[in-house]
Amino acid sequence: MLEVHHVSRSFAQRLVLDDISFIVPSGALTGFVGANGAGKTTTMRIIMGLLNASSGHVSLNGSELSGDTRPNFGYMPEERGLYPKQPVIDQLLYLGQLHGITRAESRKRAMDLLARFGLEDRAKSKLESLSLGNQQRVQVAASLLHEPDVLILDEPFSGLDPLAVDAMSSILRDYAARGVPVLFSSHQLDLLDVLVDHLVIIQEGKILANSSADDLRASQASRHRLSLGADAGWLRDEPGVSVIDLSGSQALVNFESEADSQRVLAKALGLGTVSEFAVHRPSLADIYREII
Ligand SMILES: Nc1ncnc2c1ncn2[C@@H]1O[C@H](COP(=O)(O)OP(=O)(O)OP(=O)(O)O)[C@@H](O)[C@H]1O
Repeated sequence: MLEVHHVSRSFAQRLVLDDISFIVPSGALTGFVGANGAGKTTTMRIIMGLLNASSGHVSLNGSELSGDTRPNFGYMPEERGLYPKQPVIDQLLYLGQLHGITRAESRKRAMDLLARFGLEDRAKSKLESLSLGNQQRVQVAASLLHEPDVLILDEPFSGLDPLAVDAMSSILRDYAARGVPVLFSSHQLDLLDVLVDHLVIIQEGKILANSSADDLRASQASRHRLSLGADAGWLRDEPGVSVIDLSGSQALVNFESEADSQRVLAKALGLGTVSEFAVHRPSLADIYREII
């Protein structure tokens, strides 16, 4: 497990990370979400040792990481780092060499990764001749070439078409299934529900959530959606009910207890038609919006 402990960081007196702590569990996909400028990239750079924390530290499996050495981490930075004018395969072979992998093994791994992204026929193309989404796939392949034990990806899904999103999702899931802690940032909230096991939410340099996806969903389980035959405004005056959203005959509410939900259902039936009365499980995107 990767752990961020009480990390703070300022730039020119401005505090951009304020005593943040969270975990990236092994064997789980962890989504890292927050608005532009919330502090995601700064946090990832500190995890990678590319930037020093003003205070706090990062540990892996209980051992504090020090300086800028990281044992077999894979990182895809926000500013993509490959050379536009060089052929894709040459860059991957070069990276393999930097990681001490033999040329033959690097070629095998590179071609396997390119095949998974549907790019095996572009191996000899210059990077700049690929579409932006395909360049992105090559960047991810580059971060995976040395089969890292920890994976940190800054916006790996940005600019990808739906098929590439699926390919990327399946690769990240494979890594998590091997027991690797995987942290990725994303602004694509629709991906959270299908992908993440653990969610970290950051806002203005503070952590607002650091929970398993299941716990976050369970914390919202008492919510119900009601669709009545007439105006649902009376729900606002009911004890034991808090209205989250109400529009005409439709309402989204929280009941304090099961007894409250049954009493309100009986009252609604007494008043007229009830076409829907169902437990509503909010998506992680809904939960994110509410927390933010
Ligand atoms: N080198 C730097 N010098 C000064 N300020 C910086 C530096 N790097 C980041 N910041 C500031 O720190 C804050 C957090 O930036 P960061 O890039 O970590 O946010 P982010 O959550 O990754 O945003 P985005 O989603 O837009 O990529 C921002 O206000 C940014 O301007």
